Order: sequence, then structure tokens, then C-alpha cells
Amino acid sequence: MGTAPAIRTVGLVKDYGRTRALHGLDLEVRPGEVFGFLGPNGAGKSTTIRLLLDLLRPTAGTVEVLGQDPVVGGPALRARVGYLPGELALPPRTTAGEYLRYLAALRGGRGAGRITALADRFALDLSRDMRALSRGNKQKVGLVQAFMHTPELLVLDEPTSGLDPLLQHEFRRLAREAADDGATVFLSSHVLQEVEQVAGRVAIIRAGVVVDVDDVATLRHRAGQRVVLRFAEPVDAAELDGVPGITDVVVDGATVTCLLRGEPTPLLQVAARHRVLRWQAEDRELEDLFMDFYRTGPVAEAAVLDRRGGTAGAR
Ligand SMILES: Nc1ncnc2c1ncn2[C@@H]1O[C@H](COP(=O)(O)OP(=O)(O)OP(=O)(O)O)[C@@H](O)[C@H]1O
Repeated sequence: MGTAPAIRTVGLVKDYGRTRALHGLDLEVRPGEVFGFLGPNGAGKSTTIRLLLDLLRPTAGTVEVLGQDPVVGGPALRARVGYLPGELALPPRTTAGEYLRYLAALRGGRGAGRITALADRFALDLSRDMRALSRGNKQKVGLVQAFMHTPELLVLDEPTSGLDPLLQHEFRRLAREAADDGATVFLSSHVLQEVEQVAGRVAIIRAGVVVDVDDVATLRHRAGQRVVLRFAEPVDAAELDGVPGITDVVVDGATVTCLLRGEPTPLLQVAARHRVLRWQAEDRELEDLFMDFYRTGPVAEAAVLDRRGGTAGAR
């Protein structure tokens, strides 16, 4: 396979009538990585994914999947990809097992042997009529059909939506196993916490452009944690000045709120000079990261350019 990217888009533009959904999207996913595609609702994640699968055609720009243009690659290329759509349309008058075996037959029998094992992992009852399946169970059918033929590339649109925490964990194990076996996993989400548990690198998409690409550790560091400390007595805000990794300090009597990036030790050392009644630390989310981007970084410029109708990303 060489070192060709598993996915590459250059200057990808997609218009729906007069709505421009993608504004020149650049993306490069390396073979064998688990790559998160993160963005808020309406950012253009599903549109990008549909372009990768040749379910939509680009208005401008280029798409390459496993080194090929999906339009040229056709069914032979599709057979090498496992796809979980955001909204799964399942035929109503069959059982989950019949449907999955039917799909395997369409794929020349590939994957039939893995149906039972995958269904067991997700506690999916294959004998149930699809009409009777809950949203979560339908999602399981979608995941089984995406993984069962051990594709080289998995393209998964919001794969954990509708799954309970236990099954989300099972999904992450499966995704990592696929990557360990050499597959590339590309998955979209609007929740940072969900993506960071499985992906190595993440692209953040907003309003049809990629505004940041980073490894998960960097992104998590940048997002940081919101810390709330409650002391027995009021503290002096000056004590927190210049503490490494601490910003956005707000002191309200005996309660201190701040952002922590990196190791908590310096903050703990300052806090320990007083009696601490309560310590609360929460990981910040995607939306918080966006707020930071807008206040500082190059993304602010990208977003402004984007609104002016420019095509520049922030990279
Ligand atoms: N068929 C369509 N016709 C017109 N506009 C569309 C169509 N599909 C998507 N859009 C618009 O394109 C933009 C990108 O939508 P897209 O579904 O790709 O975003 P998304 O990141 O997948 O969001 P979500 O998480 O809500 O699915 C949105 O503004 C959306 O309203």
C-alpha cells in the first residue's frame, strides 16, 4: 500500500444549492491511524464523509480514498471500506441476522464468518425483527456491517451515538483492534471526550473548514480542566498570580475558579497553604476549545476569512 494517505482531501468545496457546506476542506489521514473528525452540529462532518464514499460529488476540490478518487474507484474501492452512516436506513421486514447475511452475500461472502462474534460483543440479538430494534440496537447492526468484512478503512459517522457507556467502551476496543491489525479508522463526533479516548490525532472542523489538526494529547492539554476550589476562608487573588498552568482566575470570597493546563502540582501547592473544603476538576469540552480559539489563536482569523467567503483554513 506504500505511504499513500488513507484519506486525502484538498480544497474540498460542497454546495447544497445556495448553501456552501464545505469551504475548501484540507484533510490528510495516515494509514493505520485512528483519526477523529470533531466538530459541532452542522460543521460539515457528514457532508465530508458522504464525499469520501461517493454518495455526494464535490463542487470543487479533490478527494482520495486509499489512494484513489472514489468516483473512479467505484464498487471495488467501496468493498475495501467499512462505512457507518449517520442515519442508518434499515429494511423493516427482516431480522438483523438475515440483513447482515444478505450484506455479506452482496460482498461475495466476505464477513459472514464474523457476524455472530461481532453481534455477541455488542449483545445484539440477531433474531429480532429490525422493526422492533431500538435506536441503540440499530446502531449495533450498523457497526457490525461496517466491521464484519475487515475493511482496510473504516469511515464511521458518529459511531457511539445511541450506545450505552459499556458498549461505547466495546466500540473503542474494536476500533483499536482494527487499527492494530493495520486498518485506518476515521470517525466523526461532536464530543471531544468521546474522540480523545480512541483517536491518536484529531481534526477540528467548523463551518466547513478544518481549523486545527493535532494529536489528542496536545488537544487535551490545550482544552485543560476547569477547577473549582472552595476554601475555609476567603483567599487573596494575588496568591494565584503567576502559578504555572493557571489562567482565567476568578476569586469569589472563599471560592476560586480557574483553568488548569498541565500538571496540577503548582496549584495544589498554593491551595495547600489554606484549608481546602472542596476540590472539583472537570475536563473541558469542544465548545470550550472553540471559545479559546476565538479569543486567541489563528482560528479566529480562519473563521473571519471563512465568513468573508475566503477559503483559507488555519493550517
Ligand atoms: N441535503 C442538504 N441540503 C441542504 N443543506 C444541507 C444538506 N445536508 C447538509 N446541509 C447543510 O450543510 C451543512 C453541513 O451539514 P453536515 O450534515 O455535513 O454537518 P455535520 O457536521 O455532519 O452536522 P451533524 O452533526 O448535525 O450531522 C449544514 O449547514 C447543513 O444544514
